[in-house]
Amino acid sequence: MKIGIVGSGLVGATAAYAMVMNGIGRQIVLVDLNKERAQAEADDLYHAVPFASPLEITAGDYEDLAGCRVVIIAAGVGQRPGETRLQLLGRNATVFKQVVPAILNAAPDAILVVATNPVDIMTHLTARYAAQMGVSPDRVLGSGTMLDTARFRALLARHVGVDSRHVHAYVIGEHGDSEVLVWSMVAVGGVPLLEFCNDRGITWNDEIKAGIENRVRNAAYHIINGKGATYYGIGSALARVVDIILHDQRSILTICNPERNVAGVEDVTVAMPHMLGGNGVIGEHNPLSLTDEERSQLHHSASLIKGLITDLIEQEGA
Ligand SMILES: NC(=O)C1=CN([C@@H]2O[C@H](COP(=O)(O)OP(=O)(O)OC[C@H]3O[C@@H](n4cnc5c(N)ncnc54)[C@H](O)[C@@H]3O)[C@@H](O)[C@H]2O)C=CC1
Ligand SMILES: CC(=O)C(=O)O
Repeated sequence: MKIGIVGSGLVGATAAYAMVMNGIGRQIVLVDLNKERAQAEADDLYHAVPFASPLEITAGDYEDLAGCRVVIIAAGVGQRPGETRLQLLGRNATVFKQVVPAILNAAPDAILVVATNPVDIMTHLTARYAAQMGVSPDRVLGSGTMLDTARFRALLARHVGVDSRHVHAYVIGEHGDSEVLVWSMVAVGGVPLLEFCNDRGITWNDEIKAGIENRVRNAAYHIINGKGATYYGIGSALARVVDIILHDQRSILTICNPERNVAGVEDVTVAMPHMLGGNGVIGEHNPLSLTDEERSQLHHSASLIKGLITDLIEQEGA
């Protein structure tokens, strides 16, 4: 199977690396405005192949995306230290106006997976441009809060001393400052978090909870301050999304996709738990039994994103 990656900077190249190391796909094509960078990344990645799985990796142009089953979009700018994801909107929206039609002209049957920030709004825009070319919204998704959900599960897992694959927890809403950690649904091996901690004599209190929440919500700021960018977590998440699509795995992930209604906000794109399979997003998001407070936080998050989407569409005059 052929996979395209448009924007082969840190995120795009790391997603490719995760695919190489996990043997996902058969052919990867890297496209970037900076052709020299794309070629260098393709060459460097290809030298990892003998240590991993047989895969072809090349740099190319949009026409080389023909036949791709999935195209990841990680083109555009990232945050500088102190910047929020939402501050990237204007710059990255301009990039997407050109990139999305170019991808779909070359690969009209591809599923598009957006990583560029602010990812909820970039996914909404992608779905909008794709719809203008006759592509169903099911075939457009963003990484949403997959990374935040992974951060949440990893930190909870460390605290309770359990494999993170057996800690179930969701972060929903904006992939950004207003995201919602769904504490009421956290479970370890099917047992509610508090019950699990009580049974095992694990300390749990408001201070620990606040510490985990802070480290999830502000992870990107800390990492960007320390090393300029985040890419291992998101690269792994993107490779996982591609694997799910290639193998029609029907996995449930906190991805973002255009929604009819999220906590009373209509026609918006924010992350919710969705089933993902070989043809893209399957049906509507899973209904969650949120507390009143969580629902109100989700309403706030979705309203914020909806407001920015509305402004952007008005500016475009579309
Ligand atoms: N969704 C998530 O959870 C995460 C999203 N990101 C986002 O991913 C995006 C990429 O981040 P990095 O890879 O660190 O940035 P980067 O600067 O390393 O790479 C971006 C690449 O996009 C290319 N590019 C720019 N305009 C283009 C165009 N018109 N056509 C094709 N390529 C173009 C650049 O040449 C560059 O190689 C950023 O918006 C960042 O905020 C980063 C981490 C997590
Ligand atoms: C940069 C970003 O969006 C993140 O690491 O969460």
